[in-house]
Amino acid sequence: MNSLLELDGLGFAWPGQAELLDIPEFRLVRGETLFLRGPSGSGKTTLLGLLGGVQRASRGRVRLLEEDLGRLSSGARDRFRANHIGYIFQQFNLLPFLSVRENVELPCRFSRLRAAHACQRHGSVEKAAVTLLEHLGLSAELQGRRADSLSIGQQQRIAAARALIGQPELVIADEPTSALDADTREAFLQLLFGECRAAGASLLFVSHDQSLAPLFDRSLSLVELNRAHAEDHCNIL
Ligand SMILES: Nc1ncnc2c1ncn2[C@@H]1O[C@H](COP(=O)(O)OP(=O)(O)OP(=O)(O)O)[C@@H](O)[C@H]1O
Repeated sequence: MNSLLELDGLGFAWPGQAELLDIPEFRLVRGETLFLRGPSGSGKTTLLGLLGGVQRASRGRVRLLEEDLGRLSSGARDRFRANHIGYIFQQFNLLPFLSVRENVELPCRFSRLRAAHACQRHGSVEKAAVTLLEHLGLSAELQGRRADSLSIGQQQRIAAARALIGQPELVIADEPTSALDADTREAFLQLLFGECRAAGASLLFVSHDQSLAPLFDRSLSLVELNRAHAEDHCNIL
């Protein structure tokens, strides 16, 4: 099996707190869409931070694209993350004073590799942003507007385009649909799946909304994956 991401014997505790995560093994295959569910406070966002090397594991190993993140310096981890992971955050984290298109181009300012991929495929970073935004249903008129002048659903699609530009191998989405109604959520996911497929990216999508799970290749429960505090989590299940 062609793994993109591998966790082995991962342990993590926030300073002064009991161990939050104890994950013996986890694999994400290249091109796969995975739904990871878990109740509030179960450690989903913390896990995503570990996968991208924002936090360091207390023990065990996180390997992305066969690189052991724990062995990289913090600067090298930041570069590696910028090159290989696209993020869609719950609150989208768009820069309000930039235009829609400038927001989408941002990752290519932090990653030469992603800028090079965008240029190879589309001729320029700007054309890559325009193409992605068009695929996600954002017209040329909207692309020039300030990001904060758009609706929540539109901002979510901008955040998706920003995560996808320059073809990162992994797209991580942290509850990006919680503000949307059910129909809009599903339409957004279908767009996201299509763009991930076109770019060959794997998608790790985290949410507590279990109704979305059947849309993904695979669905996992963090509570089942995680051996830490198993007795506490059993009460929630
Ligand atoms: N920066 C931090 N410093 C200390 N403790 C933290 C920090 N971030 C999270 N925690 C703790 O880790 C636990 C898990 O939090 P986390 O945000 O990972 O859960 P979650 O499953 O993403 O929750 P939600 O669905 O509500 O976003 C919580 O008890 C929280 O208080």
